[in-house]
Amino acid sequence: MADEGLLAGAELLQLYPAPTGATQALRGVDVVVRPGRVTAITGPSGSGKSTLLAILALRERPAGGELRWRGRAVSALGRRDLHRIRRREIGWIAQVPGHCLFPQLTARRQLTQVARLRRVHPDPDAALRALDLTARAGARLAAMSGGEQQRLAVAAAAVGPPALIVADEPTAELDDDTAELVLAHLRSCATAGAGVVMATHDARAVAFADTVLHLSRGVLSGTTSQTDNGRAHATAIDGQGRIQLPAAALALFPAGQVVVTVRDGHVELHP
Ligand SMILES: Nc1ncnc2c1ncn2[C@@H]1O[C@H](COP(=O)(O)OP(=O)(O)OP(=O)(O)O)[C@@H](O)[C@H]1O
Repeated sequence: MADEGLLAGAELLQLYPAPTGATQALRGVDVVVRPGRVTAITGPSGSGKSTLLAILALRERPAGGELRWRGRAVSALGRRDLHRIRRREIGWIAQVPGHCLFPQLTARRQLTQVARLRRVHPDPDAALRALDLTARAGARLAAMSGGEQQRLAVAAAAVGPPALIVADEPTAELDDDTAELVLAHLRSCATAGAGVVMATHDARAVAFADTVLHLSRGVLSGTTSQTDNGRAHATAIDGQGRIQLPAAALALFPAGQVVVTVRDGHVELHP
């Protein structure tokens, strides 16, 4: 692989057993996660977002393709190495926050416990403050609202910060103000050098990301990146020559008809 970043997947494939054979949850997905960048994975329900996240967080092994962590093939890592990387270098924010937090610990103790596992010494109160959880520092999970649990899961995943933060719908339960706190916290982790990847349906999180990967039925249908000139959209051309336009471009063709002109090595699309 040419540009490996922190984590790189090539031709990732994932299969799940289904009554009618196997579900192909991912079909040949290429992805690179870079330090300092926030990547959003978006797509309709069932398109494979959570599956791709689980593979990127090294929680699931792909059925096919290659995944490399800091240039090393993940398939060649032993159980101890994998365990160490997951514990020390990857922050995981589950779709259901309770699945990545310790139910018996208070909010503050969650953060000190994660810091101990990662062998770092950050100020837990600063993280609680950043996510507006200071008043809940002594609360256990069962006594916290869904939105508070979600913010705590973000604070815990970000302790350090680790090299990689992987988040499944980190803003789903949140109003605009708290979603902004969460996204700002994830951005501060990226600024400190972490690679951040999140699956999301949330337009606020999509607009915030540096790179957006669009999944459709297990296939990467396009990539949108923030560039100096605005947003650039790269999309795949399928075997029949079809392309998927981003929503903003599609809106320019309300009649569903397009005139295609090839001129000087460029293709122009006109309504
Ligand atoms: N453990 C599993 N066993 C069987 N099929 C699964 C399993 N996990 C996911 N799938 C199937 O794989 C496909 C992709 O699922 P995935 O959860 O990755 O999609 P998603 O884009 O995250 O969806 P959502 O937005 O609804 O969370 C779906 O068809 C789903 O039914």
